[in-house]
Amino acid sequence: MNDKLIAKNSYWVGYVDDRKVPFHRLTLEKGTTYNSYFLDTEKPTIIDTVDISFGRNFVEELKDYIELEKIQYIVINHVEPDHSGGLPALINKAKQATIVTTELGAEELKEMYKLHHKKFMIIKDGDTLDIGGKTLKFFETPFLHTEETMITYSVEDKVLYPCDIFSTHIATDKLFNDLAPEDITEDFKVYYSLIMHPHRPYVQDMIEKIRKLDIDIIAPSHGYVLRDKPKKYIDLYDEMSKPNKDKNALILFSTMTGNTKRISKHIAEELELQGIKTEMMNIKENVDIDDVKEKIKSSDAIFFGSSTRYADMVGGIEKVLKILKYMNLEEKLGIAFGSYGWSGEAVEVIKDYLQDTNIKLVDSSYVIKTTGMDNIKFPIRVKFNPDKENIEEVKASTRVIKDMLVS
Ligand SMILES: Cc1cc2nc3c(=O)[nH]c(=O)nc-3n(C[C@H](O)[C@H](O)[C@H](O)COP(=O)(O)O)c2cc1C
Repeated sequence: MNDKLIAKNSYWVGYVDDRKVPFHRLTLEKGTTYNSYFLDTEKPTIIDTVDISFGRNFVEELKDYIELEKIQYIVINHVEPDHSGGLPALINKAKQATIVTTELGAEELKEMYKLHHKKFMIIKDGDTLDIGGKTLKFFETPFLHTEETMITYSVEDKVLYPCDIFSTHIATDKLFNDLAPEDITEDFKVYYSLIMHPHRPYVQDMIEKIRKLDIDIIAPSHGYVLRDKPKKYIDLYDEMSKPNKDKNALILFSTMTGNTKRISKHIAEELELQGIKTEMMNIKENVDIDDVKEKIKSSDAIFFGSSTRYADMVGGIEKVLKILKYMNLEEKLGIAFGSYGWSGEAVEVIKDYLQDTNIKLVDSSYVIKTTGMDNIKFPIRVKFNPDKENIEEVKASTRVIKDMLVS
């Protein structure tokens, strides 16, 4: 038991998975661990659990540490089943326990494991919980790496339990980073790029919150507990998630009555607000193609907009779209948008043109695959003149582009 002690009365009670683990369209060649922690205080508390496949095993092993009925709190920092998967088996035995999580976390757990009748404590950013001998402080860390996520800080021990954040995928029973047989920095960085980097603006928000804490140990949910130089790992996240400035956007649009121009203005405003230099061009029939070509070459994100007129595009935008497949647009983002009345074919045709080039076409599928967000709409389609709600949606979509640009 003592070799699992990570701080006073705080034990690692996780599971070492030394298979080649399938995970997020990858195979984790070095396996992984699912780190759960038991805080043996007056109100015994579990922080996160293990993968759903090992839930029963987890509960059995936990009996060596505590009579399960005595557990008072189960903190779920992150709902994904590789961390919350032991919850159904655990809560079945720990009958009086309260599940401590964010509002969205509670909603998702109830649905996922049919826990509607269980006790929940909803956490807001900065809330604390006295577990009798230790104080836990919670911070919401949305999108690290899914929307409901939070992290837990044990105040007296100076231990941060950040779940997926600061993890590494390595199966190890050595527990601490200073006992690792080789330097883990590369594995740590690979994990960051795969799981956290798509959400880097949120990484910066998280760092701002934890910089104020005095942290001796970082106890994440995969891989080693970082007791040797924890600050080094925070600095690495900081460095890797810093915005890359000096990006340009170009908005090319064709319009009949100005509605698509209005959408363009909202996109431009939002991009400028986020520090991205943006140019708007109304593409008429007599467009100077060479001029547009040069502008495309020097832009990092290009928005192509048109309203729909008799199921087709308007103005000169098609002339621009036709030259794209002869250009190298490999590192650029392409976004289709436009106003329409009832069917909006123009936006779809723009999308078809972009698909025929090597530009990174930002559609809903691309956004889900790169960020995990399923509530952001691409292409940007607005019925007639954009109203307040449309403007908000346009701005939310634009912010996603900004996040992609500042990588
Ligand atoms: C002559 C004409 C034809 C139109 N045809 C279509 C159409 O086929 N499908 C559609 O969704 N909207 C159609 N619309 C609606 C426009 O796309 C809509 O009014 C849009 O807001 C115009 O945007 P704009 O001001 O940027 O041109 C048509 C409008 C006009 C005036």
